[in-house]
Amino acid sequence: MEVSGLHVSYGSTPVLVDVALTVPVGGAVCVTGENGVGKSTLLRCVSSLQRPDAGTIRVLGSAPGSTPEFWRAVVTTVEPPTWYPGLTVREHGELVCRAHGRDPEDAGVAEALERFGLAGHADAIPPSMSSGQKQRLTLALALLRPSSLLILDEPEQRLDPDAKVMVAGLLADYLADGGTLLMASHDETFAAAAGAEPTTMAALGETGTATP
Ligand SMILES: Nc1ncnc2c1ncn2[C@@H]1O[C@H](COP(=O)(O)OP(=O)(O)OP(=O)(O)O)[C@@H](O)[C@H]1O
Repeated sequence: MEVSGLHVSYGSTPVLVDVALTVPVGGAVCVTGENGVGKSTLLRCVSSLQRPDAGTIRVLGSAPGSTPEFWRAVVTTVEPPTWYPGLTVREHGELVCRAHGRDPEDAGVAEALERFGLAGHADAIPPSMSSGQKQRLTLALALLRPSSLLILDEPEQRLDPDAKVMVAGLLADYLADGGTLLMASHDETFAAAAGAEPTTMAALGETGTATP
C-alpha cells in the first residue's frame, strides 16, 4: 500500500495534509493518535470509501476499490457492518464463506463462532447482540473469508481483555500466514501483541486543525 501527498479537508478544515504511508506486502502498521486526528479518514481513503481531495493511493498495484480483485483481496471494517435482515449469526458466517467460494464447514464457521465466544448466539440475529458481541462477529467474519489485506479501524474497540488477547493472536497468525495489516488503534499493547508497527498520524504528515 502506497499513499503519498494525501490531502483531505472537511469544509474549510484540513484533516490530512500531505500524508504519506507505505505498508509493504506482509507488513503490519498501526496508526495511532488522539481522537479526531484523522485515522479513520485515512483508513476510509485507502479502503476507497472516501475520495481524498488530492494525493495518490495504490493498493495491491492499483487504485483502491477500482477492481473486483481489490474487494476479493481486501477486508475493511472501517464502516460499521450492515447485517442481513433475518439471517442468524451462523448464517452470516455461512454466507460470507459461500460468497468467497468456500464451503462453510471446511472454512470452519462453527469453530470461528466458538473461538469468538459466539457459539451460544449462533441462532440469534446480530442486532439482538451486545455491542461487544457484534464487534466479535464483525472480526470473525473478517477472518473467515480469504484475504491478503486487512484494514481495521480500532478492532479492539468494545472487546473485553480476554477477547483482545485472542484477536491480537489471530491477527499475528494472519501476518504469519503472509497477510498484510493496516489498522488504527488507541491500544498500543494490543497493536504490539498483533505484531503491528506503531506510527503516529503526526509521523505520516501534517494533521489538520480539526478538534475532537
Ligand atoms: N463526514 C465528516 N464531516 C465533517 N467532519 C468530519 C467528517 N468525518 C470526520 N470529520 C472530522 O474530521 C476529523 C478526523 O476524524 P476521524 O474520524 O478521521 O478521526 P480519528 O483519528 O479516526 O478519531 P477517533 O480516534 O476519535 O476515531 C474530526 O475532527 C472529525 O470531526
